Amino acid sequence: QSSDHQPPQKSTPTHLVDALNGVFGKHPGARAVHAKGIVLEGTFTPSPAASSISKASHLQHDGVPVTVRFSDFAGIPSVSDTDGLASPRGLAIKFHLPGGAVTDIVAHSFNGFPSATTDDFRDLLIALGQSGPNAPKPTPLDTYLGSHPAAKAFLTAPKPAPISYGTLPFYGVNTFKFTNAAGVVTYGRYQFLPVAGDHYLSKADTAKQAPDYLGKEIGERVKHGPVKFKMVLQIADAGDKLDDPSVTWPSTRRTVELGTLSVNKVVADNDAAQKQLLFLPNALPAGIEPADPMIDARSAAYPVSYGRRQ
Ligand code: HEM
Repeated sequence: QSSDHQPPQKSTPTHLVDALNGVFGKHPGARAVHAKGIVLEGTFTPSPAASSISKASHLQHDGVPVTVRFSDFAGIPSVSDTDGLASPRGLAIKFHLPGGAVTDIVAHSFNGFPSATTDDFRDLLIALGQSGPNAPKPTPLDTYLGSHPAAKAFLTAPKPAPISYGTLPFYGVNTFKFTNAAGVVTYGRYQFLPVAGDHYLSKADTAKQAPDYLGKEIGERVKHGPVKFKMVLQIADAGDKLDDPSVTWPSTRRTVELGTLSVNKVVADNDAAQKQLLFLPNALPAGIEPADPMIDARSAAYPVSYGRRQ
């Protein structure tokens, strides 16, 4: 594995949230991105192999309560689930640890990220915000994409609408460092693989769906039994860059199953739950640490958005 030193980050958490507002507009009470979502509850059960990866407490004991939020991508609370801006979808998980502590994972449904670094991501957001339908050609976005192939690949990749939030894989994208009780270190990226399999809608069937079909669908689905995901760790190979989420690791990398996430029930007062929830990618117990500086940068920006939506 390699972790070359990046230049110090220039963009502040406020810059980043302002840049997101520049793309999606300001919507009082809403998240700056992933504004539309639904909160559910469930449990996480670690696999026997999980303790060989990390000593983190939620990876040792059965029946960890979790709060989960599924979301559409855009920072637009009224976005239709059928709109292109609804992808990638989000999966945020809060594990409730013994003694009242929590740890979070914030993942999305694309195995990659448009930008190598936080500053690159802000540049992309600014270019997007300046490239509306009336912008002269070439737009700032055209120029940006010309020199950033990973961003172009991310924006142009097909992202079909899923049948369900429960038939879509999610990816943690940023790399974490895991340490087990014997001090053995593993670097890896999370994947959440739906036990029901990956299932998408055709374009024609997507167009027939109601704007809120995903929230209604998951509410119905959990009434018939838990919606399950295998939580898997994709392990870095020697030479894999740990601090560049724009580079997707090959699917041939070794994986270890860390456990099963079971989503059971929609939370009753969903608006209140969504407002109160703040997920932080660097809220971590002993045994897990960030291996990519974007993780701390994200965790500084999310509270700025949280503060603005209260
Ligand atoms: C520098 C890079 C990033 C920045 C600046 C950023 C910024 C933000 C902000 C400001 C929020 C709203 C937080 C709130 O109001 O609670 C948010 C939410 C979210 N972000 Fe990011 N993000 C970044 C990278 C990522 C990556 C790599 C992923 C996927 C792996 C991701 C997935 C999500 C999801 C799923 C949510 C919704 C969380 C929820 O349900 O509350 N973000 N992001």
